[in-house]
Amino acid sequence: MNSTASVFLPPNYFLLGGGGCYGNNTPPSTILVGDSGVGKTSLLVQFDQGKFIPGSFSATVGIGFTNKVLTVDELKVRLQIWDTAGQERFRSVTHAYYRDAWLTEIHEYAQDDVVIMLLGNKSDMTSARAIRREEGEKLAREYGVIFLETSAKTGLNVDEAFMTVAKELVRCSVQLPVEPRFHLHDVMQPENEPSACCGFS
Ligand SMILES: Nc1nc2c(ncn2[C@@H]2O[C@H](COP(=O)(O)OP(=O)(O)OP(=O)(O)O)[C@@H](O)[C@H]2O)c(=O)[nH]1
Repeated sequence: MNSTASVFLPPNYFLLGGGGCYGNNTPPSTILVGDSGVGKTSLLVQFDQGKFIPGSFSATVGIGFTNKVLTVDELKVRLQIWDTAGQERFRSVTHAYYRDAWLTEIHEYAQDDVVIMLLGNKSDMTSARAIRREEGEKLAREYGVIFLETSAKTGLNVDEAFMTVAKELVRCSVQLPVEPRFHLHDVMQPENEPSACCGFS
């Protein structure tokens, strides 16, 4: 597999990754990574606020985050969700957080407490569909990740995507040995985290 930044993803596909089990010192984090305009912010807004503002494309500047409390198996768990800018000009900022070979390295070093999903967004745009669901599923199998088609517009599978991540992180907190090997959170907070870094579209 190539390094992530240049991993080929079909139009409107992006990655939702979560890492760090509950119960450890560092709270779990989730991150949205993908090209500009694929709908990362819209998906997060739909999940967080239950709304979609049609045609409002305001590119994310750098990186921002949202906290969301979810109920998983009657447990209330907090998910910190990072939304990264897809535009090339912000690459240096976003890569400082999740690093270049993200997908590859996560698989290599952090299989146990990381969950990665491939999301095929804008599934409501049926007439402009660029890739069949079966092809998306095949791609996800090749990468060894979970696949869902989503729509930030209709809300299709939006809750399911984040719930899947949260459930996996709750599950791994039960299964993992005391010392996990890796936290996404660790690579997403540089030493001198600038408070003004975090734009949000
Ligand atoms: N029809 C449809 N349009 C969508 C969907 N998700 C996002 N859009 C539209 O796609 C455009 C880009 O969405 P954004 O959420 O801003 O994209 P982004 O991936 O966050 O872009 P960057 O911030 O530049 O990385 C906007 O005009 C959205 O309204 C969807 O599921 N269906």
